[in-house]
Amino acid sequence: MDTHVVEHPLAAALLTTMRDERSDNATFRNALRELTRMLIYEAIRDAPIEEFDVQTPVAVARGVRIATPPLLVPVLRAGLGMVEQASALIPQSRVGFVGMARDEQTHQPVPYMESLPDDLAGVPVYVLDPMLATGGSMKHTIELLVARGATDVTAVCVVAVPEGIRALADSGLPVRLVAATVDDGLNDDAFIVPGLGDAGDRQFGPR
Ligand SMILES: O=P(O)(O)OC[C@H]1O[C@H](OP(=O)(O)OP(=O)(O)O)[C@H](O)[C@@H]1O
Ligand SMILES: O=c1cc[nH]c(=O)[nH]1
Ligand SMILES: [Mg+2]
Repeated sequence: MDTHVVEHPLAAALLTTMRDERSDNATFRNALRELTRMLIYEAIRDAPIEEFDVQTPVAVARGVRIATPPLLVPVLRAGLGMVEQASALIPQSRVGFVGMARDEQTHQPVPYMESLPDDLAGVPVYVLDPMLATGGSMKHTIELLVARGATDVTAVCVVAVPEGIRALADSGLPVRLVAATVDDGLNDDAFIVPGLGDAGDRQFGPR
């Protein structure tokens, strides 16, 4: 699977703020918003563009736009903190929603919400979720997208681990990954080490 880790000192500094247990909910959300801009910059770097003429106050210039704006899919709750900045950067993008929460014992995703366009043939999709742990939540989300015809999915995450990357690669699903870091691995509770804790709780408080 194509995996791109964003190497940039500003991204690393924002990630540090998110990792720091002293960062309160608002500080964590702000850092996630800013870091999302950098992840999206990288995710869309090689997207096909189309050119068109634009009239400046002086002359005609060649302009560009993204040929096929992606569908953005935040995975609730934690992915909600990424969607505002992603859609600000790509204003033509549409937004779909998937909600799921891991079962604390089994670590399996339990879906509770789904609001997606019926037909995703030819539409690039960016799934927004800060955490790729076991990969179960991301796999379930991508399966929903593929069932609607998606063939070009980008997982946009802050923290990934080798276990989750392997799960996505082994799934054979049409996905690439853009992340800010690949951490060491999972602990016995399937939390990422060193990670940043529960990305939903750290934005919005405990469920
Ligand atoms: O790779 P996995 O092992 O599936 O874990 C990752 C999932 O866990 C977190 O969500 P959580 O279930 O905590 O829900 P929340 O966003 O509501 O807190 C995170 O935002 C991912 O969706
Ligand atoms: O470390 C983890 C693992 C899954 N979900 C989180 O929010 N954090
Ligand atoms: Mg959570």
